[in-house]
Amino acid sequence: MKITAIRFAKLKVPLVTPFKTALREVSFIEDLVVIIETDKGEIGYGAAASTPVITGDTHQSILSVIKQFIAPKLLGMEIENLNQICQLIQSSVVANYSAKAALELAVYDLWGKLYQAPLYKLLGGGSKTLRTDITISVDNIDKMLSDCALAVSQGFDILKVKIGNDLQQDIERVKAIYQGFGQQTQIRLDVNQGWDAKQTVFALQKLESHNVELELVEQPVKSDDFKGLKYITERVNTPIMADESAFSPKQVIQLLEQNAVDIINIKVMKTGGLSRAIEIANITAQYQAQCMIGCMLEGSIAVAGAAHLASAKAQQISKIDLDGPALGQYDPVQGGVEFNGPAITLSDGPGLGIKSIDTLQPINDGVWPL
Ligand SMILES: C[C@H](N)C(=O)N[C@@H](CCC(=O)O)C(=O)O
Ligand SMILES: [Mg+2]
Repeated sequence: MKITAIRFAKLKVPLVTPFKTALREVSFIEDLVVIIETDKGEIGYGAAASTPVITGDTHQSILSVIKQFIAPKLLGMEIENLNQICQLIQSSVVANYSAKAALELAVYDLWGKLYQAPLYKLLGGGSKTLRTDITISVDNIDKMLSDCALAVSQGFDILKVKIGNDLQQDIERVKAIYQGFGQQTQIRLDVNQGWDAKQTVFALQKLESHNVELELVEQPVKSDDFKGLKYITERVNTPIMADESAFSPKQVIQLLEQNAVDIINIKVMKTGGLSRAIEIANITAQYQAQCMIGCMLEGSIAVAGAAHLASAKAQQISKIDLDGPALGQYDPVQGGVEFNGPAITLSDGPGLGIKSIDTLQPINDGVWPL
């Protein structure tokens, strides 16, 4: 099965409630969809989110880097040579991880179609069902409490609470949420780089002294502040997780060698797709560190790839933050992974299992080669 062409489209889904973090605020999931065509008539789906404040990638940059640097190398490649294709994708240009992720996802989808097996089975097999947390956006306390109440009524039992835009208010937000929901749910915090190391130690010691028990705190400080992460990890009991600090296998090795964090958050938009996400999961196993599989604010095409990986690598990936599709008002993708509240159900269709996608908006001049 040979690659013959690549097409591009956009997919936009309104959110139930605006997604607000210390880094950005958005009201839609907007994905660039990559469709790889083959000589056997099979097509593979991949997608990338634009998260410029985290990855530096925009839809425009993803599109042009694929067309200019990566796609020319893929034409005519045999899908059965999966590792060689991933190596080509990774080496064709530095960084640009979201572009690489979208392409790798479509190639892995085709690999499953070639062998007529769902991806999680080809990756080693695992459970068809997973459970995700849900993100509570940073906002005033009343809004955050009502978002928590809605999430709990929908069956979510792990809340990923976004904070990081005001230290004192953040402490009050977490105390209020813990008081209201700490008995029924596990609470994880994501600061999205909003504090510095000393502020983090102050806030977490304060919360610990109020008996607030947190499952973990994600990326409290700037992404390049490995020393800050280590300073925090040495001083608090709450487990610390790297997100924006952990893109590459090398960074993960550095973080774990330095005992800078307890947990690694793997996301395909940071690793450049599944091949390096698998590498990172294997590295964390060597260090007996836990990992989470996460997502950007992205729809169910890309998150499907992460879900198949989470199933197959369940021994390493013990925490799941794959709530992107659940934050949208609807899922335009049929036949792939099903996202229903906290429940994620993998399909046994080949590859990612996607049958069709509604409301795809083709991009003008969005075919390569033209
Ligand atoms: C959506 C997911 N739960 C999440 O919070 N992901 C990111 C932020 C993604 C974005 O800004 O699109 C994270 O920081 O963990
Ligand atoms: Mg995060």
